Amino acid sequence: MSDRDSRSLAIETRGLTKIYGSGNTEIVAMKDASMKVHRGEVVALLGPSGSGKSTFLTAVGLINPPTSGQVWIRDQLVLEGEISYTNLRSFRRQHIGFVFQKSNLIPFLTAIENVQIALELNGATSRQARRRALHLLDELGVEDRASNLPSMLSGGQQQRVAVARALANHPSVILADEPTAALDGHRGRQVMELFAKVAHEHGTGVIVVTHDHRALDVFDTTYEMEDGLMGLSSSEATSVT
Ligand SMILES: Nc1ncnc2c1ncn2[C@@H]1O[C@H](COP(=O)(O)OP(=O)(O)OP(=O)(O)O)[C@@H](O)[C@H]1O
Repeated sequence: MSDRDSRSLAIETRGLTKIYGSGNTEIVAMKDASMKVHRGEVVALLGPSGSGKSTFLTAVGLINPPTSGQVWIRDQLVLEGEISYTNLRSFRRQHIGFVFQKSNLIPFLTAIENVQIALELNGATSRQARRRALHLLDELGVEDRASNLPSMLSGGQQQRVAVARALANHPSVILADEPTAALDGHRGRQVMELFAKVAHEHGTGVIVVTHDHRALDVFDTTYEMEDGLMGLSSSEATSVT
């Protein structure tokens, strides 16, 4: 058994298929997509526009259930087709952190308040939340921006706060959809490196959907989607065999 196999799984999908519409308008957006992400592993998901990446990410994120197939998070079967085995909303809040293309920070809350609110919604007292939020902002190198509104932060700083918010509740999984699309190459790379650091240090499984091929060396594993089909990227497949 390789090192990779012996680590416990953060996420596993088995045979995810998503069909939109029916009859003449039927679109098979994702077909039999299977992926394993171990704790501490950071995975890139590449693919051309319309290949099914968002469909996959929203299924794993328990936002848009698949038509068939299973989503496992930390050894727990959470979704099987449209059947859910848990309260998805609270499970999502506890186990999954999201980072989007734009940071989606709440514009009228400061950086620290944006992180705190995720903690308070999950039951932390305001004091506990403030302490953890400060710790995370410090870890992500934006502690000095804690009392700034998002509009006063650069794009890269906003994404750092968004990563802090995603990490707030110790999620098993972080899902990021084109998190560097609005950043230049250098800042984009820094954010990708941050995901790798976070995955390795927190034992979180991270999936990053990206079109950005410049920072692929940062990832442990790279998958590609095309026409709804997913597989290890050709260079990975070669190195595995
Ligand atoms: N709600 C929907 N209803 C019908 N078809 C949809 C819906 N959402 C996505 N699709 C179709 O499913 C396919 C996959 O779309 P998806 O958004 O998952 O691709 P993507 O790889 O994320 O694309 P992009 O990189 O442009 O975001 C596309 O053909 C798209 O038109």
